[in-house]
Amino acid sequence: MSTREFNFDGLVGPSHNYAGLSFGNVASFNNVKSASNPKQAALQGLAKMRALAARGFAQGMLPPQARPNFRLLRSLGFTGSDAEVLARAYKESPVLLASAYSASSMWTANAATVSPSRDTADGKVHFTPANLNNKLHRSHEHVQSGRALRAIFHDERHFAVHEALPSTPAFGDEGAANHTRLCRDHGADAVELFVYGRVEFDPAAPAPVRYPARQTLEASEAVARLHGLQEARTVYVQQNPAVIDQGVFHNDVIAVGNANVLFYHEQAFADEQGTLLKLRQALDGVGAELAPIRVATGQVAVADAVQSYLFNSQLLSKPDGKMALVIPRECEENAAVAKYLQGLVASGGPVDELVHFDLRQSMRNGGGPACLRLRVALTDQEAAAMHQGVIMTEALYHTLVAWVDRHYRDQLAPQDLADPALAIEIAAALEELERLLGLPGLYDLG
Ligand SMILES: N=C(N)NCCC[C@H](NC(=O)CCC(=O)O)C(=O)O
Repeated sequence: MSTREFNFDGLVGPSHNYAGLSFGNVASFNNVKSASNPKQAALQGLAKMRALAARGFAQGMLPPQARPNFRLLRSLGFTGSDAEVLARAYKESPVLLASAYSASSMWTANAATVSPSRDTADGKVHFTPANLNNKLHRSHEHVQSGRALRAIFHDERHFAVHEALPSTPAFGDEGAANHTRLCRDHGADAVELFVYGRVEFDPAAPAPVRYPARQTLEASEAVARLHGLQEARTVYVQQNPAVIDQGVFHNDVIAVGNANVLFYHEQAFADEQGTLLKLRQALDGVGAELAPIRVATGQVAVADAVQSYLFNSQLLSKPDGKMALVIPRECEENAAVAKYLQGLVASGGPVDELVHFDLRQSMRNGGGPACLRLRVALTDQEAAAMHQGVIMTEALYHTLVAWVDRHYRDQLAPQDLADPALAIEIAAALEELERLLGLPGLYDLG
């Protein structure tokens, strides 16, 4: 039985906008209150999904969430008709309105942590939706993320979708953005690597001082327990607090792994040598050998990595055994990064191809190629058991492009969030999307 890694990209929702909601995420802060183009954002994301599917990579999509979240607004004391709720929220607290309107669920690397069936005690694929409790605008995603995952991975013989961890600082969980699976190949025994930013119950543990560490060790350990992972095949390491303070708000902004390759910046981890040693030992236990690709500060400075999103790339295994690196355009525009990448593909190492995409709309909110996708390794049997309507095909691509063209605006400025027509347009779009994807009841629109 073969196993393939599916990448489930988030379809960008119709309310994509720049609200500067993510303190510690440099791009989000820099682009605050500029006008966005939701239509272009969705089409850029779809173009990536289509191109990778056409290349033969297993590609799925996760639908956007219903926005604005009226339940959130009403729970914060905004009352009356929907139009009144929007008007009052805009007048009294535009930031709360933007939080209820955020399309941030597009970054599906933060939707959940996923452990393939090969790794888990009960032989099921386990998902834990991330509580994302560090940011208000993301803290309400997990309800619909869980609902969507349960709709797609509905067969309980194969899949287990947990509740998110308790939404309290001790269990700050950002999902797969801080999680990597290392192995010989996707179907083989593997080591799951969890990278945390701080430790709640150890005041002596290092922590960043300027920007928040979103992921805790306690959350990572809880996810590993829920998934029934083996201790010897689970590695926890700390992210370097100094890089969090330079804008590396998730580990996937400074490192990415695939199969036995770990592509990382020398400053990524609090203890680089300790991290490599732990990984080597654990991988030895599953008959695999770590192949690190280390990028030195002299080659690419942390600031260039943050600006270009070099490490927020997707490393994809090709049938010939080599790997392609899926990068955003910004990598080609940054001189140091472009030079590094030329050397990387010429080096004779595992990466022999660069595939670049224009993802500027998402990038301006700090979301690159790897943020936009959730990896789910599935056996053929599991792949057949999931809902098939979200697998990217040429037909689905064209259906979704036409749907985006029908429903999305090509400009959204901060004041547009107060327009009651926008909420009505989005509700109509999502009602149609449920039908197009064959997922009735996907949204709790009541
Ligand atoms: N690295 C990964 N895996 N994901 C990137 C998430 C970007 C997201 N940006 C935002 O939420 C900005 C929204 C705004 O400001 O409007 C975040 O900071 O959580």
